[in-house]
Amino acid sequence: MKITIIGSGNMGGAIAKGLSQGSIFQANDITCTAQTDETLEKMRHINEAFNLTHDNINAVREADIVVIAVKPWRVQSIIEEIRPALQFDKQIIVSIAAGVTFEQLNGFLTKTTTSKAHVNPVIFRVMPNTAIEVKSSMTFISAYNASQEQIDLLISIFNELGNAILIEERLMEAGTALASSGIAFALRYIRAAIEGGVELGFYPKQAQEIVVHTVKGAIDLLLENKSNPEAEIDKVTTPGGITIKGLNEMELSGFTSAVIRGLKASR
Ligand SMILES: NC(=O)C1=CN([C@@H]2O[C@H](COP(=O)(O)OP(=O)(O)OC[C@H]3O[C@@H](n4cnc5c(N)ncnc54)[C@H](O)[C@@H]3O)[C@@H](O)[C@H]2O)C=CC1
Ligand SMILES: O=C(O)[C@@H]1CCC=N1
Repeated sequence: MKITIIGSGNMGGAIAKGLSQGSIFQANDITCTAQTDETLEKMRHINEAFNLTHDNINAVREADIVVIAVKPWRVQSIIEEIRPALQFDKQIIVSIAAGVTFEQLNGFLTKTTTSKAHVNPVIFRVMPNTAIEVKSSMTFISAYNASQEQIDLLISIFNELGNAILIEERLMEAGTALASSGIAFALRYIRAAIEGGVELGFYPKQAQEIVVHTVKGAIDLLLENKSNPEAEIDKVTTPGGITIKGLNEMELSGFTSAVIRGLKASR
């Protein structure tokens, strides 16, 4: 099976890297395109066996799966460029562009009345986060006009790059806020805690190590115990103790509502 990734930036490059280390594709099954020589060179350093090109049209000809990984405002022009070479009866089109809907994608793909007009394209929206670089992405997948076999294939591909779940398109914006933007929110908590740790007397490097391992411990507890965060918090908060004082002070400063407001603003 062959896959072509149009746009080898942060996400496209990370997807190619992760897939080349997985079990479904060999590096030479993966074609990556980019605008600049520097980006192609970066990809060559990741794996010499990648097929690398500036030519988007030729890159999609032999592909079973075409991943569009350019910025959202470039999606339409990329689709218009590659459309003459696409074969809707054989290929799966994947867009990772945030906020670009199936309706828009289908419109861009089927705009002209060519011989393919009678075949509906199989389209997936896939929403990873930057942890895809280390194969630890929370990834959402929505399907349009796809068979169960194609859905299973996409889930297995992105499960190799972390944790993938199928959702209805109506939840895609919420999922993007919660996980794709959400990784930035989690990192901002970590940064804030490091700054607090420095104020409490640790050197920044030490503070970072402490906070990262503390957050990892919290995640391990939730994953291993399959518990609710509040149940784990209850184990920490000694009545009249110091933890509840800290939590209540954070809430007085709007911690929970700041997180919820941020998530809602990110949709
Ligand atoms: N960065 C993130 O955390 C996430 C991004 N996304 C989506 O992923 C998409 C890509 O985002 P990033 O990787 O962050 O952007 P990026 O800017 O790092 O990557 C885009 C790449 O596309 C290349 N490109 C532009 N025009 C091209 C063309 N005509 N032909 C070939 N390559 C071309 C650019 O040179 C660049 O390398 C966006 O649509 C974004 O909404 C989705 C989830 C998370
Ligand atoms: O900020 C953004 O628009 C993109 C989509 C999700 C993460 N980054």
